Amino acid sequence: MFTQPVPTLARDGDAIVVLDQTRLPFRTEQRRLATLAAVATAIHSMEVRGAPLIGATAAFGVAIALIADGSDAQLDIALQTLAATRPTAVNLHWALGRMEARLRPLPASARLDAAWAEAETIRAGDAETCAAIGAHGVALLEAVAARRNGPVRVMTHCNAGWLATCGAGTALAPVYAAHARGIAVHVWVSETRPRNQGLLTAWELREAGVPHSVIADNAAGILLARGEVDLVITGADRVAANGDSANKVGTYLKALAAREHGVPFHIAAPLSTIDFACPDGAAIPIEDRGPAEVRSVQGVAVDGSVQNVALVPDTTGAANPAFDVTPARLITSIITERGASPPGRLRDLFPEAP
Ligand SMILES: CSC[C@@H](O)[C@@H](O)C(=O)COP(=O)(O)O
Repeated sequence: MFTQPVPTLARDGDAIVVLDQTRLPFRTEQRRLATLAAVATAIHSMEVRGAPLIGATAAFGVAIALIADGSDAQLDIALQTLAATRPTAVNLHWALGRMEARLRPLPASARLDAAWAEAETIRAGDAETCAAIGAHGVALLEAVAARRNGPVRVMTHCNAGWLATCGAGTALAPVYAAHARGIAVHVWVSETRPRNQGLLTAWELREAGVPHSVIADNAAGILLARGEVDLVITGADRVAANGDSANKVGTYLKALAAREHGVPFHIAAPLSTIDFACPDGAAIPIEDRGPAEVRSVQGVAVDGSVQNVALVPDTTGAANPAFDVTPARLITSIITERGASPPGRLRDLFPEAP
């Protein structure tokens, strides 16, 4: 099983310790979160980010909230507060739904212990899920390695690596599995403006010794056109019943260019990201994070401090849809913990899912 170099989420007594991802890749700083408000703020501000990690962290947030008391009113406050933090990643609602189903039938006095236990089950389960996605997805890279000399050239977008989960990641799990098997891999990492989560991916890959190149988001098309990409793998934040998949904004453009140039485009996502109640991509809520993130960029100044630098005056108009939807017709397969499936056949893999 993949061991995270720094745990993204761990219990620490009556609190949790998380990696502050707003400081990465410049600083590796952990934060201790001991109140419901602190957990909710960490998710909303993206100190904790990535769909599976958001879900597991929210589950622990419910437990922390119940330290005060295990009443119905307190449980309702916890569920409502956490559900309001981010709209697109359905893992958040999946995890909160699991917590409510486990806790609501219990007497108030029994809820706290059960909440810690259920949150830990969700955290550990996510690590196992990532491992299974890696084990299934690595076959795609092995197939490429068998037919060409040189490294398998994977393109990804945003960060769907270990930082986004409690395990090896989703889109990067097959990459790590291939690397562990001695398959040469090179990853094209798009920077993913405005929040630059691609730089988190580059940081992860560098730490793991996986060769990679950061590219400007706009460079993906020329690399696909030149035949320099064997396959694209991204994560997802919500997959609709028909296979339409919401992921970080910019994913859709890669899928379009991949289709134009005959390059397979795969989504790696666990059941906790699949929303069978959502018929298609048009029903997926898309987070709008406001203009400030587009008007600035974060980096390290010459004095070594991490700083936000304005790119335009704060009166310049800007728009910031944080996700887009890739239609199922552009997706070659969705790699899940139960194997890879054409996007329209997901139900066959999870017949029991609600
Ligand atoms: C494994 S999470 C899905 C990712 O591919 C990606 O969209 C993502 O990291 C989520 O975005 P974020 O806004 O950083 O929480």
